[in-house]
Amino acid sequence: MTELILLGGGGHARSVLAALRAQGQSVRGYLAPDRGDLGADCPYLGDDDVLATMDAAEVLFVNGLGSAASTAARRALYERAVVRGFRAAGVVHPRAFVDPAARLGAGVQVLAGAFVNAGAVVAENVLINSGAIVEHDVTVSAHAHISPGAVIAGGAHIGEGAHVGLGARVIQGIIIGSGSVIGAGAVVIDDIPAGSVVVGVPATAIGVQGKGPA
Ligand SMILES: CC(=O)SCCNC(=O)CCNC(=O)[C@H](O)C(C)(C)COP(=O)(O)OP(=O)(O)OC[C@H]1O[C@@H](n2cnc3c(N)ncnc32)[C@H](O)[C@@H]1OP(=O)(O)O
Repeated sequence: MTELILLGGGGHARSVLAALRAQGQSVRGYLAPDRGDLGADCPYLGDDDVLATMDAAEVLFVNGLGSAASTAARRALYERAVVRGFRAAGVVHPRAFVDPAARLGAGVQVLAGAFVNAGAVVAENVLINSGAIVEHDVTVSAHAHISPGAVIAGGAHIGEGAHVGLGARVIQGIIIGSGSVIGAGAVVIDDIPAGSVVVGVPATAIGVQGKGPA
């Protein structure tokens, strides 16, 4: 029988654990650099190196790291586990809606109140956070994060590892380049080149991801 191991012990780990509990799933425990408090039913098992002592055939991992801008750390945690032969468990909160005609890749997380409409294609390790809306025929590439309350309109494309901030809006058909950061509350009405940081209404560039001003 496979068991779930949570990677991370911070705020996102608690959110995803809440989704797992709501699904009626139990977790063997969590791995993190430091001990936190995830409750008696999810004990601290040690740091990430403990994963190497586990049998990949008996354990599925859950990515417990979120992002507030760059998604790089969240992606790196996921890829370290995959390189070691572990498979990611997907998590869909029972009070999220995922249309049967949407496709979710490995390790995708859809948290409470989120909505994924028909024809959406969501790649591995994507996080669709609380109350986000991913409309019909949207493609979300691997490792991207759609933050709480963000809305992606029909047919838009979200590039690999992009971060779409809290409450941002992306209008229909727009292409968001890989690694871009869309600021909280932005309204994106034009395609965004890879690696851009954009804010405002309409969204304009304020920098290049990891490099400051554009
Ligand atoms: C469950 C969870 O909690 S998930 C967490 C999700 N969190 C998010 O999505 C947060 C998204 N992050 C943001 O919006 C950030 O402000 C970023 C990434 C866009 C910019 O962050 P930084 O690079 O640190 O920029 P910084 O704070 O220095 O601001 C630079 C300028 O942009 C402006 N600015 C920053 N963010 C925004 C924004 N969202 N909207 C409008 N203007 C903004 C600042 O006022 C500042 O303007 P100034 O130069 O005229 O003073």
